[in-house]
Amino acid sequence: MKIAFIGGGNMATALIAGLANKLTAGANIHVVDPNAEALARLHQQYGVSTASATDAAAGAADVIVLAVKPQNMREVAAQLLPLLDQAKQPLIVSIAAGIRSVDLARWLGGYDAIVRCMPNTPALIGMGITGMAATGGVSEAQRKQADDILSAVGQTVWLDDESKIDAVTAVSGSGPAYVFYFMEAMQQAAAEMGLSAEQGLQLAQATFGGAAQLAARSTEPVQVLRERVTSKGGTTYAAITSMEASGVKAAVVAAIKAAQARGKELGDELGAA
Ligand SMILES: NC(=O)C1=CN([C@@H]2O[C@H](COP(=O)(O)OP(=O)(O)OC[C@H]3O[C@@H](n4cnc5c(N)ncnc54)[C@H](O)[C@@H]3O)[C@@H](O)[C@H]2O)C=CC1
Ligand SMILES: O=C(O)[C@@H]1CCC=N1
Repeated sequence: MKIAFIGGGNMATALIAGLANKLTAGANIHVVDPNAEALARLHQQYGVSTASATDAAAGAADVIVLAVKPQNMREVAAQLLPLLDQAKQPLIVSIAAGIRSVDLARWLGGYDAIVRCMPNTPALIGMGITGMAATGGVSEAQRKQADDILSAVGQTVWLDDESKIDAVTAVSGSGPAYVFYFMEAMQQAAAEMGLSAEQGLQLAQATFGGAAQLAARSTEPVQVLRERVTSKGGTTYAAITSMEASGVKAAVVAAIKAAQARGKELGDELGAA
């Protein structure tokens, strides 16, 4: 399978790292990006071919992954349209937050073999999770191609309704940032209580990793796992009571809904163009 990436930034790098030499040889991956440094790094690390602007090799790939910022998607579609191999009907995979397939299809002259995805950065180490939705023009074989690509870097979740991608974006697309934010807070508290930065980081990392694995391997709800740590009148009880008094859970729910709203807003703003 030949895969082209338009955009070779953070997320494309995470996907290429997971894919190259596993699902397909690095030589079967073509990356387009105006940033020469990013291209040189990707070529050196994974043996991918590169181009500074969208070219015929990109347009004739089996799968074309659009991995530019949402604000650049329209311009990228315009650059791609004359180079798209219409006889071959490549599958377009978009990972841009907010951008709806219907708008992308319009920018691509009515082309509708599009899978809209929302991966996350743990794809870099094969531990990503991606929400996916297909348009009507996607064949079963192409659905499988998209699933194979994203499954190479973690789990996939197919959605029956594309609009749910904004919720996936808010929960797991942006989610790694929430985890890192919480780890920063744990590290800050550790430092303020006299532990070294390294110790704080080690404690936070091992706690997140251990708790996440415990939850993944348990059949019990996470609430029960939390209650099992929380002895009445004990230390965890003091911490959770403090968090509840500060409205931490409500604030997290509101924050995730703000991310979802921003995804919708991006779709409205950029799709209107
Ligand atoms: N970073 C993340 O955690 C996630 C990002 N996304 C989505 O992935 C997309 C890319 O995000 P990042 O990789 O974080 O951004 P980034 O800024 O690291 O990468 C974007 C790349 O696109 C390149 N580019 C700009 N215009 C171009 C053009 N006309 N042709 C080819 N390349 C062009 C830039 O030089 C840059 O290297 C966004 O749409 C974002 O919503 C999706 C899931 C997670
Ligand atoms: O923050 C963003 O807009 C992108 C989408 C999900 C993660 N990063």
